[in-house]
Amino acid sequence: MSFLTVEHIHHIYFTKDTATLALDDIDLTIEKGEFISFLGPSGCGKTTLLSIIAGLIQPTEGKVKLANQTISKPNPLVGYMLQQDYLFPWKTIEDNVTIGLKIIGQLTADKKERTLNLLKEMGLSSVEKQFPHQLSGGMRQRAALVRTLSTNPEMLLLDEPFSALDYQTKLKLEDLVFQTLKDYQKTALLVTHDIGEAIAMSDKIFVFSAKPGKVARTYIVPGQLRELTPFHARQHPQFTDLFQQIWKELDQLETKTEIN
Ligand SMILES: Nc1ncnc2c1ncn2[C@@H]1O[C@H](COP(=O)(O)OP(=O)(O)OP(=O)(O)O)[C@@H](O)[C@H]1O
Repeated sequence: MSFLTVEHIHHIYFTKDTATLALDDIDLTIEKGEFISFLGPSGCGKTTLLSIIAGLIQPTEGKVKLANQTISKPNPLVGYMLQQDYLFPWKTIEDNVTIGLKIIGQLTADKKERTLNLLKEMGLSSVEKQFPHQLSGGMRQRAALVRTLSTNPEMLLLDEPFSALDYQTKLKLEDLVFQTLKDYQKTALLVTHDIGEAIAMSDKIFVFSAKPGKVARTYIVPGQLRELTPFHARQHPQFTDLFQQIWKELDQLETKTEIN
């Protein structure tokens, strides 16, 4: 039995005059501990699918099962980290990272200590009493990751969490997030436009095509790359081979979408 199963998902957005088929018959499975990426052009439905998996929106058709339970609302087993950090500007970093625990009534001394330790592991112990505007973008994203991990979800949904960062910070954060999620044996699902990021971080990549959003192809990342940190995976010859294959696939998909 897979950890996460997405079964026959169709999703249509209705407005007064239009109906947009955002997802067309998506079927996929994710195993516990896997790092998965959804890769594809803008508008292919990646965020819609992530929101369905998070239980934030109900699909028009189909179902998502997590640990064999159908998801119909946000589930504590799932944590969500977004492109923007959404830290509360009027709260200190310490209060920001513990707010999830507070909201669910689990801000015990133990859990608070665990969260503050995580902050330390992320190199943020000296900024506990500071406010988000006093931190760099990379530091804020690290704090957002601690907040997401504070409630100890089994699975993390990462919606372009590195896309607003400069290149060097992004590479460093990719390594940190990758290592932290491996150490804590979390299952992760990353949405990205960046082919290199998907290859460097994932075990498996689902490439989406647009109009309507579909899984066009699934790539298993070679074992040699998966043993390396994202930074080192980027230097490996197999990285370049896979990058070129996926680049060609996306190029063909784009041409097909333009013709349609
Ligand atoms: N709330 C909404 N109402 C109507 N249409 C929507 C809504 N949200 C998304 N769509 C449409 O659904 C399709 C999929 O959008 P979605 O945001 O899931 O794609 P995406 O792959 O995540 O794009 P991006 O990479 O740009 O974030 C697009 O055609 C989009 O215009």
